[in-house]
Amino acid sequence: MYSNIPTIDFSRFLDGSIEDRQQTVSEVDNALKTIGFLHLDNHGIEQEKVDTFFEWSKRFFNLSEHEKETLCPTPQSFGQRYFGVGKESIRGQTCMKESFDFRNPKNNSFGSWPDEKQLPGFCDFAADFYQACTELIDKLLECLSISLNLRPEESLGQHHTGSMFVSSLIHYPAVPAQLIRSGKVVRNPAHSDFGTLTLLFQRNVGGLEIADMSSTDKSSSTGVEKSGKFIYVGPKPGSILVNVGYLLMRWTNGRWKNTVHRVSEPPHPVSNKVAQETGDQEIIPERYSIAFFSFPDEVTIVEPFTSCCNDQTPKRWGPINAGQYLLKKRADLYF
Ligand SMILES: O=C(O)CCC(=O)C(=O)O
Ligand SMILES: [Fe+2]
Repeated sequence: MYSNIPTIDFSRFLDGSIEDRQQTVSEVDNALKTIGFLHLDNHGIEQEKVDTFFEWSKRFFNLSEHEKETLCPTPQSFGQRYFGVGKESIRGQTCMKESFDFRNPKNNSFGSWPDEKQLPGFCDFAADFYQACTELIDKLLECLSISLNLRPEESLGQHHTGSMFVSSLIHYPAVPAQLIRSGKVVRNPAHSDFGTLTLLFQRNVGGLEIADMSSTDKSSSTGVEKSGKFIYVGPKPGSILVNVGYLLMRWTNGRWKNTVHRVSEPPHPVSNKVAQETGDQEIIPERYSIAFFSFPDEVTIVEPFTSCCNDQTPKRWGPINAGQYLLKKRADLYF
């Protein structure tokens, strides 16, 4: 089943009239209320930049294992890091992916980058891409703050200087379809994101699926994975997929959905070149994606906005410290 995720033309917020802006604000609100995901068109990040960064990503993952393994976690608990294929195991399933999480490349205290001799220009390009995503997040937060009727001192932008933003280059190697179908391995297991907003860039090969949260009474990733229906969200050229993280759901007192999603088999696994080399089995081709996770600054206390609480929807959560929450989630996921 294919998704019906709304597409928002964001140029109407960036450059439109007051009416256009207001209309966009309400379309965004609607999408986040009903699905928690939207496709963003005309967002201001040139397609050429995205394509070039995907090329960099390919070159990065083509480095030797040894070279990549040296980009291991720094002693800092929120530093940048490389994760090799099969290094994560979630709910008993091995994750067939490798990823490189990086923080603001302009700040060199966050961790290592590949040697400039190996990938000259990679760090500079990553900085450029990171900056473009940061600017887009700022605009989206402005749009969301209008939608929530926030007072200037409460506005989401006030809590997002970018100090905790992380981008992740992700590579899913080609894998025999049978391995995924048997449940022995998984590309990216059912989960929901934990920050504010995620920007997701998909390329060519699909496989992303989002849960239809109305198909189950469960809300945990495990529960939804067992009993929910998942809907395929193919790559949409030129669009960025935007979704709501846990902290934003909590800030909005549940108004915006923190929807469970996963990466599984695309609808048309192909018996491609790799299949000819490995025998005749069905192979799921390799897949690349890039995520940009926005998080509130470490000291932020996240508590439902009063504009999201009323007699019918009383406050559902107390205050939570964003920095502590994120560290705990990272620890649960990776160690
Ligand atoms: O690779 C993808 O398309 C999804 C990645 C994702 O959901 C995540 O890293 O949180
Ligand atoms: Fe995710």
